[in-house]
Amino acid sequence: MELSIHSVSKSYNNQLVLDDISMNLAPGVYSFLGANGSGKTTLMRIIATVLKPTSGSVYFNGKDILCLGEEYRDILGYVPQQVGYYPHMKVQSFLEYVGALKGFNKKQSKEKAEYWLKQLNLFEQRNKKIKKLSGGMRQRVGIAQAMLNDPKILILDEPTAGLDPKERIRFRSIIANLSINRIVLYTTHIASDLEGLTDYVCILKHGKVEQLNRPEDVLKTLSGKVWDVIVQPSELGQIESEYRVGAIEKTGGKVRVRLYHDVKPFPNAESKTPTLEDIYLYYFGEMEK
Ligand SMILES: Nc1ncnc2c1ncn2[C@@H]1O[C@H](COP(=O)(O)OP(=O)(O)OP(=O)(O)O)[C@@H](O)[C@H]1O
Repeated sequence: MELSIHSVSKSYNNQLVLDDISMNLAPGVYSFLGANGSGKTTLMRIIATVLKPTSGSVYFNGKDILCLGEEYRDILGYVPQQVGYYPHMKVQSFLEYVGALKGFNKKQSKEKAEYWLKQLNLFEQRNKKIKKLSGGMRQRVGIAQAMLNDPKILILDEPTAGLDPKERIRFRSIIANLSINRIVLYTTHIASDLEGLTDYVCILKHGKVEQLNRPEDVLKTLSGKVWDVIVQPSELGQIESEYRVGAIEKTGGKVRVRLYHDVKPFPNAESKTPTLEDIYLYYFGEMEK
C-alpha cells in the first residue's frame, strides 16, 4: 500500500501555499509539524480530495486519487480541523447517520457505531448530545466517524488542539492502536505530540518540506547545535538579537537560555541533546514571535 504525493503545489489567489511537495507514504504514522499557516491543512485537504491541487497529483497504489472517486472514499477516513458535528444529535445516532452516508445498512451502521464507541471509550456517552461532550470526547467522536469504514488512510487535522494533557496521552495510545496496517497522517504544531508515537516527522515550512525523516534522524540534524547558557537577565536582549533562542528559564537571579548555534557560542555554554521541542523552536521559533 502506498500513497504517493507527486509535485503538489497549491495557490490561493496567486499566493503559493504548497510548493512542489513530493513524498511516498507507506503504512505508519506520519506527523506533519508546522507553524500556523505553513500549509498543513491545505495538504491534508488535498489528500482527502476536498481540495484540488493547482498542479501535481496524489496517487494511491499508482492511481490518481481524483480518478478513484468512490473507491478512494471507501478507504479514506478524515477528521477535519474544528468540525461542528451536529451538536444537537446524540453520539450514537450521529455515528449511525454517518454509517448510512458511508453506504452501510441500518444493522451494519449500528454494529459499527457500537464497535467504535467501545474502542474509543465513548460507549457511556452514546446517548449524550454532542454539544454536551468535552473537547477530548468530541475529538474521539471525530475519530469514530472516520473509522466506521475501517479506512486504510486516516487523516487527522490538528487532532490534539484543545485537549488537556491527559486527553493528549489518551489520544496517543488511540493512534498507536489504529496505526497498524494503515497510513495515518496527522498535523500538529505541538512537538510533544510526536513523542513516542510517530514513525516519520514531516516538517513543513512556508509550504515546503524541510525534512521527512524518522524522529531520531530529525533529532540528529540538530546534534551539536543545541546549547544552554546561564546569563544575567540584562544580557538576554543581546543574545536574542544575535542567536536563535529557544526556551528561557529563570534560575536563581539569572536566566538559563537554550540557543541553537553551529559552534559553541560562549565558553561556559553547555552542549545539550536535542529534543523534539528544540526541533520545533529551531525551525519555527522566529515565526511564533
Ligand atoms: N480558502 C483559502 N483561501 C485563501 N487562503 C487560504 C485558504 N485556506 C488557507 N489559506 C491560506 O493558506 C495558508 C496555509 O493555510 P493552512 O490552513 O493550510 O495552514 P496550516 O499549516 O494548516 O495552519 P494552521 O495550523 O493555522 O491550521 C495560510 O496563509 C492561509 O491563510
